[in-house]
Amino acid sequence: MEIPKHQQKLSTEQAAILEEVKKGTSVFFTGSAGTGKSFLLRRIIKAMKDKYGSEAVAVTASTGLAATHIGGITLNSFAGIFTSSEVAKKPANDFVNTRWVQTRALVIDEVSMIDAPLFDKVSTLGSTARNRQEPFGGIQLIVTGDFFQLPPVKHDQYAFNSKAWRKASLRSFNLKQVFRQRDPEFIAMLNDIRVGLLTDRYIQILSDECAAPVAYADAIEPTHLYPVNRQVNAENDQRLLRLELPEHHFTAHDYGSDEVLKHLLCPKFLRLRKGAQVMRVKTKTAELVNGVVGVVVGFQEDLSGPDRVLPIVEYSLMSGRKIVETVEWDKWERSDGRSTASRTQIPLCLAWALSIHKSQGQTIDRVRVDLNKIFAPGLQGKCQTYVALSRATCLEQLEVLNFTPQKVKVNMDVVNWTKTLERIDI
Ligand SMILES: Nc1ncnc2c1ncn2[C@@H]1O[C@H](COP(=O)(O)OP(=O)(O)OP(=O)(O)O)[C@@H](O)[C@H]1O
Repeated sequence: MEIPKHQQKLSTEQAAILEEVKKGTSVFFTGSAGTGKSFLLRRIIKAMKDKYGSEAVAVTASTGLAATHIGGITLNSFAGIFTSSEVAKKPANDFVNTRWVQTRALVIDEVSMIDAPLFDKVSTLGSTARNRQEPFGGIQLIVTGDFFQLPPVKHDQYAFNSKAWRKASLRSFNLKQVFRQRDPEFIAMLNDIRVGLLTDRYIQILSDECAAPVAYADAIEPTHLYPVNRQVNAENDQRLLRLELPEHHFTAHDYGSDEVLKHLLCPKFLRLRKGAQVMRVKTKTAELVNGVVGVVVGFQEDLSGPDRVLPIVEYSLMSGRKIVETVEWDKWERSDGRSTASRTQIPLCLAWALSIHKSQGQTIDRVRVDLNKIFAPGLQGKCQTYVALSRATCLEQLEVLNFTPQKVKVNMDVVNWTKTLERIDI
């Protein structure tokens, strides 16, 4: 039986970082995919809230999706930056200002996607609001992410190149122990691909051994990871239509601005049929976590609900255990500092396919990665191969399509900066 996540122990290196944070040190901790950055971050957030009180701990991430994984908001929203062109030097309104003053610890997750101008801008706003010269107005910073994963959306101006980063003197830690994968050969291959190293053996694994479809005994197919959203939507729509069974529609009850809600993985309109492959998009219990994949096995009458039925889903956990759940309506609340918005919806999305972008941060049990369009215009192609491959837990559960050695690329800015990074390896 799988140990529930909240009962799993921190490793020695994770525990050492937690202790440092508890002392009040500003830290940056990194590590390759699956080293437990998010796992540790959740424990740090809890410890910080116990220490300072919930109101004094600002939990933020670079993107709305990353923020939903840790129950936070985007860094922009926290800082009160509402348009990309905004050059404000002081907080937008009293609410944002008060929040800056109340905050004692600021958590920033998935920092690789934050660009240097934004990092500087937020720091300046913090200094102004708190009337202190130090970066971010002297707040304790807890920053995490992996710069070898997705870069800033707009351009390659990484946060580590910002003035605020240099001045903040973050104590840097590098997590080494990988938890997501167990096979030492797979771990070594991922660690090398992360920094752009490709051997003949890796090429053989990715182009030959992983070219075969993943074998499985139950009804849960590998989730297909694509670089382009259009590919994802097309596959999910086609697969749903192929199920020649009645369709049920679930329309979200939204309150507030669409802009605030657009990052939720949970769709505004959800179409389901019996047999649909779905992903739970909100954690409910230690086992029914955000990201667990299952199949709709039926619908239960619910005369009191707006759609008069509720989906019944059978999930297959990594331990091999199956859980059947009648999925009930759930609610998300989001605030961008100016307004609050909420969505009430069935916490599921179709999951035959997912974008590589949305898969960042997830562990996916069975994966089929299609690298065909990773360099499509507008995509941050260089690190997509690493992000996609590192979602898998083992080579046996990974199928790779369209691999060529040219698909492994790395940003030299990150390689060079990493060499200069003074960090404590525990
Ligand atoms: N100390 C631990 N004990 C047991 N399992 C752990 C531990 N730390 C992390 N894990 C597990 O390892 C997996 C990967 O962890 P997590 O998602 O936190 O890694 P990550 O570094 O944030 O990865 P990514 O960079 O891909 O987002 C998760 O299933 C998590 O529960």
